[in-house]
Amino acid sequence: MNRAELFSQIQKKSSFLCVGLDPDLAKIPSHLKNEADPIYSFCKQIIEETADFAVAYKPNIAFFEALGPKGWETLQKVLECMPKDVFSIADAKRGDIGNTSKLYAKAFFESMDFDSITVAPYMGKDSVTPFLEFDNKWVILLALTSNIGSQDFQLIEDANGKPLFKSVLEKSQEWGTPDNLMYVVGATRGELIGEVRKSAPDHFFLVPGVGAQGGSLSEVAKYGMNSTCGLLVNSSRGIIYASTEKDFAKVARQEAKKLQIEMKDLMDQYL
Ligand SMILES: O=C(O)c1cc(=O)[nH]c(=O)n1[C@@H]1O[C@H](COP(=O)(O)O)[C@@H](O)[C@H]1O
Repeated sequence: MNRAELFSQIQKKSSFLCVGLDPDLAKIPSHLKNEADPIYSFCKQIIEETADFAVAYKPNIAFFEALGPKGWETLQKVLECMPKDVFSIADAKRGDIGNTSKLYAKAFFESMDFDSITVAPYMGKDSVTPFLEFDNKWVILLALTSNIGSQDFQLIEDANGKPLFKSVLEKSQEWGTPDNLMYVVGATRGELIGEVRKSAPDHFFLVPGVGAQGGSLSEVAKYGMNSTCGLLVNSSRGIIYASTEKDFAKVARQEAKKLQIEMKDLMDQYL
């Protein structure tokens, strides 16, 4: 999916919601556990019920890898049951020396047909660029993450007072463009999202951290929205585990709808 198509989906659905698929066998409703593939059944129902309100889905690969070889088959089935007009994100946080990154890219862009993958910038140019060599595929580079540990490295300032996350933003714009590179920016970072926006005015941001981690959607929009929205805001647990009973998918739908309504208001205000 290219940038114009993504923006068109955002306009069509009046939504910039990404539903995070972090399916944990210990947390899914117990009635699903007798099914042949409980995680698939869980994700499929979540996708079916939220598709009216979501423009993207982000399976977190850890939750599938943890299931062993079968988890990869489940991931593939989950990817295939997503509607064709949504943006798919493999949240794999990969990145290694060049020839290894190339194979990670093939795994997620060719063996599986994800639109995008999350990538860690720490190993630099040759670890990131192999992911950028695929048509209509995207790298989503970790810039300023939502977790507490983000301050350990990302906020460290160089001799000129520039924090490391800004160097990541500046340097990586030599490798990719707003048409194949997005950034992860945590919703818990409030005003700092505005700093990231200054360094990357045209790029899309994947913004996790609303819902369970307490980030504010209105602050994200206030500081992060650009003229083509420029935001995909993720909520995982706040949607998929809003109910752990038989009505889980319907309740997930309600939660997704609540976020979409809020997003529509914010788009009306800032777009
Ligand atoms: O890359 C990510 O998606 C990510 C980056 C980040 O800074 N913070 C973050 O929470 N995430 C992911 O986003 C999801 C957030 O889940 P919830 O907190 O349940 O909404 C998880 O899959 C995290 O791995």
